Amino acid sequence: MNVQPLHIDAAGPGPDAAAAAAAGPPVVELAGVSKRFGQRAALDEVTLTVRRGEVLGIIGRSGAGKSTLIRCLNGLERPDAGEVRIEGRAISRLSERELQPMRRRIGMIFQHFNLLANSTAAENVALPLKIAGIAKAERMRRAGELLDLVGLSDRGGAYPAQLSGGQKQRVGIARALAAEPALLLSDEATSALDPETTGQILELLRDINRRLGLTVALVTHEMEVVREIASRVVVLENGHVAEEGEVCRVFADPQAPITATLLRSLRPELPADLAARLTSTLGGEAVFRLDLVGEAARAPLLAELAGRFGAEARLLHGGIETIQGRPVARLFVAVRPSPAADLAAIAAFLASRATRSDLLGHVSSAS
Ligand SMILES: Nc1ncnc2c1ncn2[C@@H]1O[C@H](COP(=O)(O)OP(=O)(O)OP(=O)(O)O)[C@@H](O)[C@H]1O
Repeated sequence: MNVQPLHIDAAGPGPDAAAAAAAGPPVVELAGVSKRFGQRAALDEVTLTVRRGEVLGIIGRSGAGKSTLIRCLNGLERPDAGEVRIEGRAISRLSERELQPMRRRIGMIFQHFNLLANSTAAENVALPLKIAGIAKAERMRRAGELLDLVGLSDRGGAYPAQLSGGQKQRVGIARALAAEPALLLSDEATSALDPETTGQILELLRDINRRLGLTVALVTHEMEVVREIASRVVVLENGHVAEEGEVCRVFADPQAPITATLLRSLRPELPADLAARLTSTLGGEAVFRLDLVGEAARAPLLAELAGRFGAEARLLHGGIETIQGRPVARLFVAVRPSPAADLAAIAAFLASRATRSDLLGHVSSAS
């Protein structure tokens, strides 16, 4: 294996370069990949592409086929039909021996870190280099560089039991990067970590993605993880791709029912006491649920309702989140039309501004 020093820009190319890299050549291509276990189709004609520099999130219910998909990518599972290509090379029919060099192009991080307990952090990181036959002095030098990259330069001599969960995952990431992979696979890598440590690990992965242009495919049940670092998302349901697209688009405006269900945890709900008082009888205040994306999320909507329609409008509940740098507002708004105003006109105005606008009902007073 040809071991080059890590070349890292001091400032890094930044998000624009990352976006440009996302339009790079395919690192992974799946074409009509199917895999059955008995009667069960774990994967059903899955076709997708992951391009260089992209971070792809893979989500789905338990049993949807996420792990099978990951195992097909690293050659641990052979599809019954279809083709898997890594950097343009079809791997589905390679022998175990032919698969070895290809597997070195793929780094993997795990929920429970999978570190060797009796080896130091530096030895764990150096392990893939040892397997590749790199001399000890060189592999330990490189392990030091990698530990530096993940912010653990002073912990190389520590054993896993002496490290926190976040530090163990940093070692796992450094080890996965040791062979300079073309693709980093992450299988629930933050699921065993507390929210603060999860944030730090995601920041590290984002940083590595930007600085090294590394391509990442990550499986997670944590929708926040996808929102934080993925550029694209694939939603699996019963082994097939139910929806895929830019994270911003899919999270702001999910098309498949399964996507809306999975993302429900991110969506604010109308407070229960208010929901219980909603009726279909006109009068009082009309309660709207609105999803607003981009410019519309920042517009002075309530003031506009007052100015255009003479309506009294109040924010009941909700908030603004940032997805891939774009604001997405999910709001519940109460509108009391002035006597002259037409509620239908207000509803049409809101629909023209919102990605999604629902008139939920009416309350005599929403407060
Ligand atoms: N080796 C196997 N033998 C038999 N059935 C399997 C095997 N591996 C997976 N399956 C089945 O294939 C389907 C998809 O499983 P998979 O583990 O890929 O789903 P998943 O989305 O990763 O689920 P989870 O989120 O629970 O890990 C499930 O019905 C599972 O029971």
